[in-house]
Amino acid sequence: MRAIISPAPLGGTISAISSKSAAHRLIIAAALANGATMIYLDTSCEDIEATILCLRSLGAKIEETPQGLLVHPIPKSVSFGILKALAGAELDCKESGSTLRFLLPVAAALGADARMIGEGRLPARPIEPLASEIIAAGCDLDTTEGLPLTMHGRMRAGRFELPGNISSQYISGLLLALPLLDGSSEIRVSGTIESRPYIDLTIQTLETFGVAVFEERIQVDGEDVVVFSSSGTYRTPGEVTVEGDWSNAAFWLSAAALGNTSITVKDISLSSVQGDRTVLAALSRFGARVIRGTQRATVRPDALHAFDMSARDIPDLVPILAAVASVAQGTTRIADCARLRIKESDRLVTVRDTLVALGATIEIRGDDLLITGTDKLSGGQVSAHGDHRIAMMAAIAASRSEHPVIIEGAQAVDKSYPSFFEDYRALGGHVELEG
Ligand SMILES: O=C(O)C1=C[C@@H](OP(=O)(O)O)[C@@H](O)[C@H](O)C1
Ligand SMILES: C=C(OP(=O)(O)O)C(=O)O
Repeated sequence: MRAIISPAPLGGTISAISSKSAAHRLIIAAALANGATMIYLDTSCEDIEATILCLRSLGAKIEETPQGLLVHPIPKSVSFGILKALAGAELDCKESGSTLRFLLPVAAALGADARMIGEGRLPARPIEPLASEIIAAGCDLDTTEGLPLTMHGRMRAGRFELPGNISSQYISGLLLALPLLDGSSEIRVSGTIESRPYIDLTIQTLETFGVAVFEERIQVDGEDVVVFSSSGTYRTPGEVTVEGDWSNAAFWLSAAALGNTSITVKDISLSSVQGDRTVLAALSRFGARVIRGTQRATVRPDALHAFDMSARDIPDLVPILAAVASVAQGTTRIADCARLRIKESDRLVTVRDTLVALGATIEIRGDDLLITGTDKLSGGQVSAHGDHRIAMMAAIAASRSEHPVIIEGAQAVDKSYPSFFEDYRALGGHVELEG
């Protein structure tokens, strides 16, 4: 699909869609609980659908209702491989890194006899050393081809060791698996933990389902190591609501900073543990005016100026903050972007190439992006590179461009935000979709 977006300011009020990150975790926890859970969910997307389909393959019954999802857990008799019901289960993770990295350890802890597949860039995204840790714990994983991978046998409890700087999804996945194991386990994480707020979101989900998580700092060979452990098994809270998504709300809030009209995102928690809530602090540092309300945030445009930031805990904000930086006076440095290379595209390169094609000045230096602001972007034709956040970034950049922005492969938005272009129009944007 091609999106042709004519320059027009965006303004008004929009509801946040349901958080993709929160939804993955809550649906998985519900599928592992001791009874049914009603999950109130306003919106879905391809990634959430992938998690739902995989859990159904593992034996969960997930009913879609007008209010969300009624999740009946994976039957216990099935879940520990006592029945052969899981033999040959196929888990199609589509393009969702979260689905793969969360369900790999969960399925291994269930003793599923399964095959995991994926598409797009997912097969090229890393699963090591998570996979090796699962193999060392007794599960027979064949990862010779990356994806598809096959698994047999059940993972044992014990000590798992992971680095903190490849993907927090490894740690989240193991944390989700721990309550399923017989005996006590710990996860030792060495080095700097990146994307830490996503681990906190996992811990919050576990606590909602009755699992307590403990964290301790120890020294091993003179190095700091964080040790996570947990106690308790999944118990349904009965019902739970998926909160609003800050990663996607960030596109609208940033559009206000880029434009000349204010935008309010409502139905969003200002006290969420989602790290991407710091988009408000970042926009404020750029010079935009930020008004925090109850379950809503408003951004008003003002003169924008550069500042330096780290992407360590907010990788998904980088594309849209780079777009804001491209019209902020001075040079903005976004540091610690290494992990952006292993997302749906090499986002360090695709952020640069896409914004440069639209008239921005950007350079990659090591793992940092250096962006020198200009008053207005030119517009132009770009590819989404199969990456939803690149497509949305380019669409928002159109609101500060002289000429239209044409996005090839604009259907990439379906990965996290299928109604993105509808919402774009609702805020006054001019979008034509072709093909
Ligand atoms: O746990 C999660 O929900 C996510 C963690 C982050 O990945 P990394 O931990 O690999 O940076 C983030 O980029 C991704 O979109 C969602
Ligand atoms: C990287 C993302 O998701 P995932 O890792 O789950 O594919 C994302 O949503 O930007």
